[in-house]
Parts: sequence; structure tokens; C-alpha cells
Amino acid sequence: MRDAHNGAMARHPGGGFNPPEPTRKGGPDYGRLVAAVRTLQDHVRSVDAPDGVITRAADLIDGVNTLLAPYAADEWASPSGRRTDLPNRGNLLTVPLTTSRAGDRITGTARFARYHLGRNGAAHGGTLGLLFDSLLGQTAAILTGSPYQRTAFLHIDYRAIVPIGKDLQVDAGVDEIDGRKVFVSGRLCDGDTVLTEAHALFVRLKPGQP
Ligand SMILES: CCCCCCCC/C=C\CCCCCCCC(=O)SCCNC(=O)CCNC(=O)[C@H](O)C(C)(C)COP(=O)(O)OP(=O)(O)OC[C@H]1O[C@@H](n2cnc3c(N)ncnc32)[C@H](O)[C@@H]1OP(=O)(O)O
Repeated sequence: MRDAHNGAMARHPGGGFNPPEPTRKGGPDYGRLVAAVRTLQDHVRSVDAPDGVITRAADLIDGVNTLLAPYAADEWASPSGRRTDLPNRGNLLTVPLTTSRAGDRITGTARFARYHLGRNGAAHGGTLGLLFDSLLGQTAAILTGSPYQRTAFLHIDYRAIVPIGKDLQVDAGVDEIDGRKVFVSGRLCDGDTVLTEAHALFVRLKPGQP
């Protein structure tokens, strides 16, 4: 179990931030598994059911955990994040995000779910950090063509509350490159309204850096 979760960084010459190696492991239902767990997360945050229903649900989920436990693998072997045929590369962690390159920009759509709710209809601020680390990280990697980078800082300006359950627009680009430093910025919009702005510094890793 220890190996499964600590990985084998030393085996990877790019350090710990190697680009994902595409795989089809997990088969035709891996995407359905990830989508089902996302739906489950939404249900767990929204449920108001009789105690017996909760007991039954917990028993069923315990059963799934028992089924999966013997197959825990390290980050290099698991298909999570490496299923390039699936939304968000089959990575359950990310805020659902679809992007494409449009010239020297990255644009796309993000959608927060009930799972990401903070309070009073607004997405939790930390989930915006999660979104922007992915969005700006992709932007830095794709637009500079160098995948070995890590976030040095990520600054977020919360301009308006971010609604859950609605398709929102993202847009990001590289502002400046200074040696190993890549400065990027982006925003999240609901139509004409800017909801969140962010800027970040990504530092290109030296060989072997974790
Ligand atoms: C063909 C390509 C296509 C690719 C396609 C790929 C598809 C996309 C794939 C995947 C995208 C996924 C996207 C997800 C992204 C997520 C990323 C993360 O979340 S990473 C986890 C969170 N971040 C950490 O854990 C970092 C922890 N910190 C560190 O490891 C170090 O501090 C590091 C590497 C950031 C810098 O350390 P040093 O030792 O290498 O370098 P030093 O000398 O300290 O800094 C270099 C320069 O940067 C400045 N700097 C560093 N940190 C700074 C800061 N916080 N503020 C301002 N400046 C800073 C320094 O002052 C220095 O500047 P001066 O060269 O002197 O001008």
C-alpha cells in the first residue's frame, strides 16, 4: 500500500511532473466510473434521506471500496489523469473543464457541481484555486511546449460569486517568459460578466526536480 501511494519518482527523469502518458487501461467503462463517482459526490452533498437510506448507501459504497482496494496502484500505473480519450483525462480531482487552443490563447468551458458548493449558491473559493491551477498549468505547458513546470504562486481575484450547475467560459494566456519563469493569467466568465480572474507563476523544473 505504501508504494502505491508514494510512487517511484526517482525512476522518472523529468522529476515528479512528467506529462501524462496516455493509456486505455480501465477499459470502456472507466469514464462511466468517474462520472458515476462525480454524481455520487453530488448526491452525498445534497442528500436529505431517512437514516435507513443512508445506512444502505454507506453499505453499498463500503462494498465498492472493498472491491477496489486490492487494485490500488501508484500514480504512474493508475489510468487516472492518463485517459486522454475521456473528459478531464479521467481525473476525478479536477473541476470539469474542457479546453482547446485558439491561437495564442487557451479557451473553454468549466462547470461547477453541487459537490463544489460553498454557501448560498456560490462555488467554494478553494475549488476556484483547483480550477485555475489546472487551467493556468495547462496554459503554461501547452503554449510554451514544455510540460515540466510547477506552480510557484497562484493569485485569485474573486470578482463575483460563481454559480454551480452552469456552463461558464474560461480564457487564459501567457503574459511573460523570463528564463525558467512563465507568467500566465486567465479568467472565468458567465457571458459578459467576469466572475474570477487569476494570475500565476509557473517555474520550469530542472531535470530530476520533484
Ligand atoms: C509539448 C507540451 C504539451 C504538454 C501538454 C501537457 C498537458 C497538460 C498536462 C498537465 C497540465 C496539468 C496542469 C496542472 C498544473 C498543476 C501544477 C501544480 O499544482 S504543481 C503543485 C503546486 N506547486 C508546488 O508544489 C511547487 C512547490 N515549489 C517548488 O517546487 C519550488 O519552489 C519551485 C519549483 C516553484 C521553484 O524552485 P526552484 O528551486 O526550482 O527555483 P527558484 O530559484 O526558487 O525559483 C526560480 C525563479 O522563480 C522565482 N520564484 C519562485 N517562487 C516564487 C514565488 N512564489 N513568487 C515569485 N517568484 C518566485 C525565483 O525568485 C526565481 O527567480 P529568478 O530566477 O531569481 O529571477
